[in-house]
Amino acid sequence: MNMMQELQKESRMGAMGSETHQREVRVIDLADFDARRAEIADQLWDAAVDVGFFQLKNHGIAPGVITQAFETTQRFFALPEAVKARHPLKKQFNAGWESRAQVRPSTGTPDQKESYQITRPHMAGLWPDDELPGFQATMLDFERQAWAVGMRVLSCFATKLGFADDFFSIAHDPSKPAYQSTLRLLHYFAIAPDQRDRLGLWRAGAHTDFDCLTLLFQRAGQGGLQLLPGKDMDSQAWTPITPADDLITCNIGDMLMRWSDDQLPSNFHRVKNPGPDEYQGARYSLAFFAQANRDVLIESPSGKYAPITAEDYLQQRVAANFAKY
Ligand SMILES: O=C(O)CCC(=O)C(=O)O
Ligand SMILES: [Fe+2]
Repeated sequence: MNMMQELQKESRMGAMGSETHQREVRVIDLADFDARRAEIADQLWDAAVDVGFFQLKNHGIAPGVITQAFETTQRFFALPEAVKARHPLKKQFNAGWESRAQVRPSTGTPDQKESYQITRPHMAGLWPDDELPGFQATMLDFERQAWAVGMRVLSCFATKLGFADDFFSIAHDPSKPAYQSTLRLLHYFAIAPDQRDRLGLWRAGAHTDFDCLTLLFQRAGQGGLQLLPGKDMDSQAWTPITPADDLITCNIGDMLMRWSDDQLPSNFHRVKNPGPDEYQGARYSLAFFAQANRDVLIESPSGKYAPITAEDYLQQRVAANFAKY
């Protein structure tokens, strides 16, 4: 399968479909990680292979740190448009702010959201230091903590795949200029009363993630995320995820799917607009995307996929989503 087939797959996923509660999104307990590593690795692997989405509890990031990251995110998005526009998305680096600019190949309509991407080596000129002192330090600390949790999970997958335990932390080494993992702050707009029945718009259209692993932080009461495992894509039956403050929702991305010869499947997911009886307010989320460093070659062990650098892989996927920037 080549790149275009991944995009073609995505372009077929724009329909509303139906809802099912039949799939189990497992919660994996990371408490006492070092002592329980083998058991945790088995649980992560089973959850990833079955449904491809799972949630983490006792992941080690303090609740206060997560709350502060969300509050800081909300303060950023509350800045005037003109201020945020001084820090525009640099598409080639996946860094900076965009609004209503991401058009998913699945829907062809812009996601009803704004987002701000933090990709460590490429933030010159993109920090709102004058407007929000402390923003940079708070978000970089959060990014580092999310990275650490992500690397723990990936180290378990490395073991199961027969790679060295530190294979993925070397591939995602944050001290290298080629680092391209991204922390994404997301704000889905509150729905204005006259927009309530507007069909055909999505907060985030159906997609798979481009990365190895995504760590998604959500807030209780701000639902809308739905998932559909790739193997069930023809069913068009989506499973809602109930957000909780203390859980990190994880999904496998396309890079890891290639690296595992499809053993670890990436999954479709999307964020639907609230229905008429649901909470119509704004929704905030934080997503950490573990994306292998630019110079790392993604090789599928059996040769099923042609080798490609993580830089080329990401660029092709980003380009298919952002025409405007
Ligand atoms: O905000 C969410 O819940 C999901 C975001 C997402 O899937 C993405 O940005 O890739
Ligand atoms: Fe996603």
